[in-house]
Amino acid sequence: MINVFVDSKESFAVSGKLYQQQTKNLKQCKNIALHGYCRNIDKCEFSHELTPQQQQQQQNTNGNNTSQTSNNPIISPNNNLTSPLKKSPIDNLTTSFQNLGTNQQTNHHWADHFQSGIPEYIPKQQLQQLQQQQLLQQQQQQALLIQQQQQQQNYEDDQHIYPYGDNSVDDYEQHQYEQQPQPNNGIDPNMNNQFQINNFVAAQMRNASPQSYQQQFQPQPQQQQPNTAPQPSQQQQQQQQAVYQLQQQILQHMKQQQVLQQQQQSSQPLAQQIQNPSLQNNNKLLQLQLQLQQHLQQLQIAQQQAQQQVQSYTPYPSYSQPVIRNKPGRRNIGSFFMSESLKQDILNQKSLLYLTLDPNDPRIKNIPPMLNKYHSLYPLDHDASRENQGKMFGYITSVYKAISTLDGLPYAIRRVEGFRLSSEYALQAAETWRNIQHPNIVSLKEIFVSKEFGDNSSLFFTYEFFPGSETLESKYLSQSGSPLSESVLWSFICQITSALKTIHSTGLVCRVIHPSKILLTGKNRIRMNGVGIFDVVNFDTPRNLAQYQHEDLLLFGRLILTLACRSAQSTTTTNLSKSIEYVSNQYSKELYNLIVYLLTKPVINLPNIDEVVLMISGRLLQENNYLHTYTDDLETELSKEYENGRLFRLVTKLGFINERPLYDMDPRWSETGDRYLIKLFRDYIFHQVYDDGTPVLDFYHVVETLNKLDCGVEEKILLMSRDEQSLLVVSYKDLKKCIDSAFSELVSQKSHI
Ligand SMILES: Nc1ncnc2c1ncn2[C@@H]1O[C@H](COP(=O)(O)OP(=O)(O)OP(=O)(O)O)[C@@H](O)[C@H]1O
Repeated sequence: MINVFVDSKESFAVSGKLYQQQTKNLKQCKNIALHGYCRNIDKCEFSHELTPQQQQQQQNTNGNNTSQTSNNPIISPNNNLTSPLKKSPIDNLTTSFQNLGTNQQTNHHWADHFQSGIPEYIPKQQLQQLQQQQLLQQQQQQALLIQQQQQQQNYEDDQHIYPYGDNSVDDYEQHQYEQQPQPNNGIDPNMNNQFQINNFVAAQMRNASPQSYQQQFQPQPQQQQPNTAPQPSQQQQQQQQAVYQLQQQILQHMKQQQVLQQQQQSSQPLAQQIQNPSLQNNNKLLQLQLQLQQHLQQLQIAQQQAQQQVQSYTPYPSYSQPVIRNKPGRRNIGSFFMSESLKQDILNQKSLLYLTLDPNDPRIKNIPPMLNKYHSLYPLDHDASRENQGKMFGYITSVYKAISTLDGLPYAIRRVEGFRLSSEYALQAAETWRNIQHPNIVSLKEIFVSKEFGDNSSLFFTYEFFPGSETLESKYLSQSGSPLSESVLWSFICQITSALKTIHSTGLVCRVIHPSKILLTGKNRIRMNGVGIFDVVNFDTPRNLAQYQHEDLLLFGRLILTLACRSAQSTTTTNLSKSIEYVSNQYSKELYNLIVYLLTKPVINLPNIDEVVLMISGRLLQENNYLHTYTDDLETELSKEYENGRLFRLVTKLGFINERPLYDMDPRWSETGDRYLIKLFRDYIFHQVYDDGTPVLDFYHVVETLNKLDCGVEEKILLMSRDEQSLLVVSYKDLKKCIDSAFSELVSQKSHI
């Protein structure tokens, strides 16, 4: 056998034998170079010595083995080394393999061709866990990146808001940022992890101290939302709950973080910091932040879906006018129906009328299923926390919508907690209120005592219910906005004056002239709420009627001032003069005079409501005009719907007659005799087509035809059968007769069973 030398060109030029003689012990066997050993070592005439480089290489790859083989230049295959594939115990259930760079076996030559590492057998379950871990890590890194970008953005924005050195947290934060170069994407590769986490947490603290953070994320009282807002679904409520809990946890961790950071020495070496509790707390905080973000996203999606559901609901068809080929000069389809805004108001109110609590709502456990003769109690207080429940009457009160078992109508029930009824007469004190019916007073229906809430001392007042109403306080004082226009203020004044005139004339006192007890039940329409409660709870207190009625006027004056200034603080002793000055600058002299009259301490006679009526008589006339105009508008809207109702009845009659499968044992009853005419007429109204075969969707044609039918006019029309074989000329008058007689037949239908 002739070995081929890879490193000698001349060797090809000479014969094998000569070459063997000349190079014996000089040239290295190519098997050594290629494989590291030679099988024919006994017979092979070439050198099996390793060059110094090969020895070094062998040493590097074989590690300790080299020492054993260094004396023996011939390296034989290591039979003890088996494939790593065989090394792992075979698990029948598992089939997955994966390259793991860290576990690569690099100490045997034959395996060197596995460039990317040796495929390692990994049990399936372990692999799944590993993949999950990797995925989680990736997600966390991404979230951290986003957080850091946001933090960076916030930081840059905040530079304008928070000047350097404003407070200690800012100082610390600023200092940190100054030390480090500002990264483009919010992540500085030079920053160590601890520093980035510190930045993140510090930015969180700067943007929101634990207190402000709490305020920011505490479930907001829904006070600012009108009742028309869609109610959260059960899923949304659970999400909100989860978000709230996470926020609480984050808050706790932030507080811990603050304490830990204070304890931590700034000169602490990094190695110690890695182990320190502050870092661990940071990691936990980050995890919580991530969870919170996810929950908030889910919540947002759920809210958007709910919003879409509410928006997409409409009982009327909403097709666009251009699709319908209306003849010119005809009424627009919208003009047949009530105005969109009025329709929407009514819809909102209807949807709130029978609102009930979800069985999974946490509030439900505090509410009895039945209260006296009322069921389906639904809390109306926007802030259910006890500390925020109203104490205007000297007791904690809460309001519920409930349905009466007697008439099935909804009512508003106010519970007065902790009041012990000392005398039956106390209830009679409010009896007069039940007889007062006034458009600006929420009428009191009944008063009762009940133990259904689990206490012995609750008193309940039932009132008329106004769906979608809100208090003047939540509308105008809980949120900022432009000042109320003078016309709106005068409208309110006229309405309250009218209510007070009725109340005082009946020998009663209102005492609830307060923004939180005046309900806005429609467009600028107000009603005094909670009347009669003071009469019962203060029954024992001796009362001077004239004095109390004068107090009503004082409260009235304060209310106007509060609304004019749009501030609940405008009537405090310190602000009063400034507020009046503001009114004199912003509003008319007339309004200023009225407020001053109501708030001024009387010198001789106590002012009374009749004088107020005289003072504002001009405005009362204006209000009267406005009300008449509004009534006219409503009547117009009503007449449209009356027309629609009339036509609806006619269409219903046609529906009863046409396509009736069986009448009087005759399956063709609705297809024969006079009924055939009605069927063709139905086609004439609804199923006409244009020349191109497209359907005629002319609403006006339907209305016009039905109106002529309802009147039974003499006008004749041409009816055609569907197969176009028969043509019939018939008058509306005859058609009307046919319909009436067919319907009478149905009405007089006898039972066949
Ligand atoms: N008769 C009613 N019809 C419809 N909603 C009502 C009625 N009475 C009260 N409400 C609603 O119940 C909610 C709570 O009424 P409440 O009089 O307790 O007002 P409040 O602002 O909570 O005052 P307080 O601070 O005294 O509790 C209000 O938002 C109001 O819209």
